Amino acid sequence: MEHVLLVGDQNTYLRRRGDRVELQEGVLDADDLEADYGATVETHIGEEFVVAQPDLNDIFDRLLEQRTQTISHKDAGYIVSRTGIGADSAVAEAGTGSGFLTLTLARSAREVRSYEVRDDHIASARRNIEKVGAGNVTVTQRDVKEEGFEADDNHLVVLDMKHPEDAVPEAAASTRNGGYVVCYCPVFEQVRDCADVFEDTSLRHAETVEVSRREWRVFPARPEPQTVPHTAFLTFARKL
Ligand SMILES: C[S@@+](CC[C@H](N)C(=O)[O-])C[C@H]1O[C@@H](n2cnc3c(N)ncnc32)[C@H](O)[C@@H]1O
Repeated sequence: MEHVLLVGDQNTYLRRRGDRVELQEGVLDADDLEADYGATVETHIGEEFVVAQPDLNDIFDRLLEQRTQTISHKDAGYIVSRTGIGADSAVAEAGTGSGFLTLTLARSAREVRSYEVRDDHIASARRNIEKVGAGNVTVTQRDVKEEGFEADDNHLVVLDMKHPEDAVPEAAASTRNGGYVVCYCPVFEQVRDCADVFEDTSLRHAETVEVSRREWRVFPARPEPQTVPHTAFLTFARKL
């Protein structure tokens, strides 16, 4: 299902190609929604929109279901860059949640094996994955604390779930030598709990970071006051 971004002066919309759409600024015909990227189209009352190609973030923000807390761009981006995963990497994660991290990882890795305990979250994440058309993702229902991860060749295993420390031994067993386990910990006590468990496994603590992001207004130059101060601590451990 292909979508286009309609960028106007006031509003931006994500709509399916070939549909007739009624916007706040008037009606666009199905032909308008077939226009090439970069074209300008006009609603029946003369409001102009540029037809643009949507990226993954446009789809995240405007099309996907968010049933759970989802990982922020700053944290997902750091996980990808810090662990150096690439087109030859297999990665695993628990839990799937809404599939936001899943889809970010799917853009960077060869294969994403995602595990989730709740069937309503699985159904929602699968709808999201289908909408994006990510063909390199599998979502499996499983409590990873009990059943672990299936493979032992992952370059990266991410734990974004309640009590990640309980799944650290299973994550360690599923990671290949030189690979990473990352625990997403909203509170610092969880970092300590995870680091305690690293000691009993083949994982070595690499770093714990809090990624901060401050947005700035350009005219006049000043930081935006509503910048989110804290999401989580990211604890990286390496299998050595
Ligand atoms: C905060 S959400 C993950 C959000 C996800 N990273 C995203 O960006 O959309 C946490 C998920 O972990 C799942 N979960 C909790 N314990 C689990 C377990 N033992 N095994 C698998 N999934 C689990 C929950 O059901 C929930 O969907």
